[in-house]
Amino acid sequence: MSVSGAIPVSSGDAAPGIPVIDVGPFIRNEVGAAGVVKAIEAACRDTGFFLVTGHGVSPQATSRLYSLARAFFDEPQEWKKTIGRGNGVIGGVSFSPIAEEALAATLGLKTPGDYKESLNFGENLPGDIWPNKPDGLEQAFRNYFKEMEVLSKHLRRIFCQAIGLDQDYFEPSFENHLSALRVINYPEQSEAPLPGQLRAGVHTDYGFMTILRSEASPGGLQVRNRNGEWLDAPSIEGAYVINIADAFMRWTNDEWVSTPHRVANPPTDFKGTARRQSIPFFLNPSKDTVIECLKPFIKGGAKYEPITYGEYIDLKTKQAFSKG
Ligand SMILES: O=C(O)CCC(=O)C(=O)O
Ligand SMILES: [Fe+2]
Repeated sequence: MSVSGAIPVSSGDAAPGIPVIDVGPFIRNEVGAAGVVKAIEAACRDTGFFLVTGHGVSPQATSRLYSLARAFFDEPQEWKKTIGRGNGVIGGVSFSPIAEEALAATLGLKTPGDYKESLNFGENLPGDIWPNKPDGLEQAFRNYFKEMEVLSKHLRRIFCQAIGLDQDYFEPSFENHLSALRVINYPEQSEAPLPGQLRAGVHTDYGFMTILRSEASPGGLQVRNRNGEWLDAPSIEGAYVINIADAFMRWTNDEWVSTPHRVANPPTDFKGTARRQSIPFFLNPSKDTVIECLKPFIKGGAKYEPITYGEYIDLKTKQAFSKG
């Protein structure tokens, strides 16, 4: 609910620069919609991170995915590892075991693998056949994916209004979008992590934007601001954390920022449960989408050549693996 005309923002206690924004007035086309657009534009130019409430995402779809994924992670490792990287089933699933991925490698840093495991799905991405347990897992992924498509469309429209583009400017780019939905389990750390090992190493996200359902726990998401300080991202029940990713930063001629972030380990002296589960939805355009400086950002000249999203991802992957 917003007070008419007021900018629906509260800065939150934990992190100046990561505002909490009620997008309800924009979605319902009410008084206050312009304030939502202004607040989001300011956050995207500042840290590239903000939280949204009033988003309309079904709490049932979220909690169902959360609990079925948790039941999957509770199964034995040997069985989980049989759910492979994929045999090319479009819309299949893939499991990534603990320490398989080191996100900091994408910034050219050498670290041990991240202390996490994950389950991954995309409607247009290849995976493996779905396991037969827990019952309803595939449907829960598909339902939540749909919820994310709806919210991301509202957010794209907010971006268009902020930038001065037609409200459906980006829609053709999302017809066969390569978005990925991931549930991550950060287990208890009963043994100390290796030197340099984090729950998730420092990185930026590659695509357009990320919508994250996070869980408050010791050892959570941290965001590096322009001064190089690490801010704890606030975790608010029912709110989603949104961040701008690299391809969109390039689209805006670097005016909107894709900011480095990481997931910290729980403090070593922490007693009690520090297990954490998060659900990022990585919104990516289709492979053939051309990323070319948007007109309103050209002013003094475009910094980058046009490139398709497919080529851009190949380039990023090469850069990440040639530095390390
Ligand atoms: O789990 C989180 O809070 C964030 C994870 C993340 O940044 C990522 O997987 O790209
Ligand atoms: Fe990330």
